[in-house]
Amino acid sequence: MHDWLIIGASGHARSVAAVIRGTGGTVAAVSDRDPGDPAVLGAPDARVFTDDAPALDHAREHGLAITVAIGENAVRERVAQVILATEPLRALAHPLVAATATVDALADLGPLVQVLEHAHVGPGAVVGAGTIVNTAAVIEHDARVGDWSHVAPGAVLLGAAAIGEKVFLGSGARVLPGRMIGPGAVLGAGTVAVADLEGMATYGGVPARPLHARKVPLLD
Ligand SMILES: CC(=O)SCCNC(=O)CCNC(=O)[C@H](O)C(C)(C)COP(=O)(O)OP(=O)(O)OC[C@H]1O[C@@H](n2cnc3c(N)ncnc32)[C@H](O)[C@@H]1OP(=O)(O)O
Repeated sequence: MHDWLIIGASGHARSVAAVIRGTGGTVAAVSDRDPGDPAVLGAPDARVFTDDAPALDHAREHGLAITVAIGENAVRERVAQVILATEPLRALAHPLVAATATVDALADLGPLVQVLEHAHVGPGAVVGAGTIVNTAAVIEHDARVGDWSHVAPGAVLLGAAAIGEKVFLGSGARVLPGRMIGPGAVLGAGTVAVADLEGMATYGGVPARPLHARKVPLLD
């Protein structure tokens, strides 16, 4: 249980704030260029910042745990690198684990990881820095998730599957056991990866095939 600074105040921040409240913690501060009313985060008394630098100073002064609630992988990484590069801040970059999530004692979560409600991370799984394991997502035993990825609600990495850094696994997507997905890949909602897939491309369907998607995945 901690008092937290949330960086970002969009829809994902609402889920993150709910996770914090569910653990008995408090949202003590929020930082966003357009923060809105912190009451929508269930935290009407939170200190509000419109610039991350003073917000991070505030976190350091008050010993607040820090989490970055930005869904877009590349943007989340950019913001978070400042935290991880500064030793006193890095110490505050705790993983955030929902009260209803299960994270096995033999799993390894990097700094700034978020594991949302009803998600599961199994034994031997490794989840890299800043990754979002969203609501009811499953990272099975011995699976590996690269830094700054996003495993969307209900997506599943089966046993010993692996995804590279900044991968987006859309809602309900599945990666079959032992399969590997390259960095920067986007798997659309409901996609099933039955074979290894190269990075920096968008896939959809069952089995997964490249899509002619408008959005080009961004690695940085
Ligand atoms: C808490 C939260 O809400 S977290 C948010 C979680 N969000 C998600 O899971 C959303 C995942 N996003 C998707 O599935 C998107 O459709 C993407 C990223 C795969 C593609 O998005 P866009 O680049 O906008 O592609 P667009 O909608 O133009 O579709 C391109 C083509 O791919 C097809 N397509 C789009 N999504 C999928 C999909 N999931 N599976 C199969 N085909 C798809 C479209 O039908 C279209 O086909 P066409 O060229 O034959 O007409």
